[in-house]
Amino acid sequence: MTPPENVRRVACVGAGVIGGGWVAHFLARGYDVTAWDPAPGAAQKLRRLVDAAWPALTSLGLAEGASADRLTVAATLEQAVADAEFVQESAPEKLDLKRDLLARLDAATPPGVVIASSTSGYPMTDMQTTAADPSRLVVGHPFNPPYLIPLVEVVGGERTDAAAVAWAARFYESAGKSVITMDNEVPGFIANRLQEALWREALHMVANGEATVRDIDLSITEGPGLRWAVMGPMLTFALAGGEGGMAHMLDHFGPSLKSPWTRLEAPELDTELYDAVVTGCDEAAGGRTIADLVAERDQGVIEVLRATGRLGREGGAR
Ligand SMILES: NC(=O)C1=CN([C@@H]2O[C@H](COP(=O)(O)OP(=O)(O)OC[C@H]3O[C@@H](n4cnc5c(N)ncnc54)[C@H](O)[C@@H]3O)[C@@H](O)[C@H]2O)C=CC1
Ligand SMILES: C[N+](C)(C)CC(=O)CC(=O)[O-]
Repeated sequence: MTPPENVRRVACVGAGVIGGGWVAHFLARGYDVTAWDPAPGAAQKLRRLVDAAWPALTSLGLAEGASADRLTVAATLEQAVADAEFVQESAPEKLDLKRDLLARLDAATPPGVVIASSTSGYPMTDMQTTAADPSRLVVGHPFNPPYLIPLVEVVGGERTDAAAVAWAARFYESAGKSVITMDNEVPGFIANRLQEALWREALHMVANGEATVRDIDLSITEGPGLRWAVMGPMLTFALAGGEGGMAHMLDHFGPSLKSPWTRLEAPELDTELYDAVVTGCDEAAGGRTIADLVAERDQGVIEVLRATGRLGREGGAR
């Protein structure tokens, strides 16, 4: 196996929204990228996507030697992966298609090379059923667009070798991503499980005439979304407890978990969950006081406002 930090050649199979985004990301990080997509006109579409992303990637800073010219569009899947040191699969979210494609990729890719799927939620255990060597198949779930959003969720299936999961996590990190590695297959992984809960509630509200689509979007972009770009939902709510932090927040608002705000079942806030959340927030704070976190959050929110064009010349929010 090539050490993850030494990988130079990456294959991207499926070059739509996400596969194309991965291509742009890997090119910007200085890799040679070979792509394959069976759709007519896919090569031109991919080059348009890379061209559109390149100015943003250039302004963020390209890796040494990075060039959009280091993209090769292969005529066949087999040619795309023949010399690959890592493969990212981003084909449509259909279980049978993923199963067949991963088996085909496994047959064509040099032994020992890790193959990752961009799936948004299929457990790898369900996708690796027909591959001859399922041990190198992992999930590497990105966020749209993969060339700007850092997170990748990495998890294996029951028949994946733990070494392949660890290798993939190190590879993504060396390719400039932020990685969460999961020991167990959680349906929807972590971020999509959270997004799905929000999404389900949003659809309930639209369907019931309780909120418009605009209300839903504004409720996030002008509200919690600004904080979430700086601090996750745990530390954000720890600050809702004032100087008492998460412990006071849970004492004060914990009972509202049982209120009918959500259509989802509330978890039992037992001592174990209570302690895990409080301790987790303390650990995440890493020695920063509540006042430090408030200052950090506020500064971050101001920068997000500026970055998203919502700050006037005088510095006030529009
Ligand atoms: N769109 C999104 O926001 C996100 C999507 N994903 C995941 O990424 C994967 C791709 O999704 P999108 O890019 O959104 O879909 P898409 O529809 O934009 O692109 C899929 C591409 O796969 C190609 N394709 C069709 N059959 C194929 C085959 N047999 N082998 C290889 N390629 C084939 C299509 O021609 C198309 O270009 C899915 O697994 C999806 O769940 C993950 C994160 C976010
Ligand atoms: C809509 N989606 C489920 C495909 C979204 C994702 O999987 C991740 C993202 O980009 O939000």
